[in-house]
Amino acid sequence: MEAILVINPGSTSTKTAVYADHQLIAEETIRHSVEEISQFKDVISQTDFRYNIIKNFIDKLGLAEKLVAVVGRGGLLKPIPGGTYQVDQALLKDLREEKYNTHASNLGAILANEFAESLNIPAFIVDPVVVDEMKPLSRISGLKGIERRSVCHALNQKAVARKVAEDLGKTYETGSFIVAHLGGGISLGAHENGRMVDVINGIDGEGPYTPERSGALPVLDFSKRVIAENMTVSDVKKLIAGNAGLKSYLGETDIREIEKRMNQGDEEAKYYLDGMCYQVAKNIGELGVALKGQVDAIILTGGVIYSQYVLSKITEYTEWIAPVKAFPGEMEMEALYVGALRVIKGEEKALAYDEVEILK
Ligand SMILES: Nc1ncnc2c1ncn2[C@@H]1O[C@H](COP(=O)(O)OP(=O)(O)O)[C@@H](O)[C@H]1O
Ligand SMILES: CCCC(=O)OP(=O)(O)O
Repeated sequence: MEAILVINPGSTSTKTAVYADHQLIAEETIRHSVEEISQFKDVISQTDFRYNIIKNFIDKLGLAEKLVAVVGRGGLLKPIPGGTYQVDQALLKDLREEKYNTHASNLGAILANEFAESLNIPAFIVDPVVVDEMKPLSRISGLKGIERRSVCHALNQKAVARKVAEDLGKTYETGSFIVAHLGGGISLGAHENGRMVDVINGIDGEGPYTPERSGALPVLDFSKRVIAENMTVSDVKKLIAGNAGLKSYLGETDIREIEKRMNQGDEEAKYYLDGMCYQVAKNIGELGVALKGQVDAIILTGGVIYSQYVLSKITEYTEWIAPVKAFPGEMEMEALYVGALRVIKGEEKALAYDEVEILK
């Protein structure tokens, strides 16, 4: 048996799986509460905590000697084309220094490397959150010197769009889709003929608010607050991606808990959950315009879409644009496995981070 270990650190969860011979052998999702994550001063400090979760999972399975590769979710790197990348020193350096911002996915390559080194096997990442296929017009921000960039759940957005295209008897390369991924972070993509031509960035302060992020804010009021509170860039990052959104309004990032409160008559819980759905829907509308209304399907995915309430709210606002397809959870684990397997089988050569550049 030639097994591959798959590691997927998210803002509110750690997902681990082992695949072999195109089959899922075992999978585990550990969800992290607000209290658990708040113990750590930053993402890098969570390395040992997440390492131990994965180590326990592997030890329980007793399959370590069968592993031939480790693949992790790819984090915030320079803008790069999609594909499978070898985890090398150049890539690890940018992640450890948080050169392109901080997020739990930065730990994907770092943890994959730790396990791979101890087992003397290769480590990879696949379609990281910085896959950038935006067209030139989408990059303009509105202020000279600041450019929009693509940061999204690229791996899952592409995997579910490909699946929905197949279900509709089309191909991803000839279809047109709006994908909204709702996890701890929320990102949206306009996928046209196999390319993410515009993206609502899930971490830098664009788009809807999320369980733990602010999304877009009124710039002037936010600037006043940053100045009044003497915030550093690091403080700003932690506030807008980690301590904002539903967490700031309700002290909670778990949609299941928020729904429970709402069902017990908590009007505030309902108000802010509805607000998030409303903002996601408005952003779907924006991408509908980017695609000039030619949309084969709106795809709603991510952990939050397990909520029938959220799904029906967003559907209510957007189904006039195109049919809405729900894909609760994600296909990230399988997509990571398949990406690593292509390289292990010699069907594809792993890309080197230092050698790639995006076409603008
Ligand atoms: N069954 C469920 N019903 C409603 N919300 C859920 C459910 N399962 C997970 N979620 C929510 O999904 C979000 C996490 O999304 P997910 O994509 O799994 O993780 P992450 O953002 O950590 O990668 C959390 O807000 C969580 O409360
Ligand atoms: C946009 C970056 C990816 C992201 O937000 O992932 P999580 O939902 O796992 O935090």
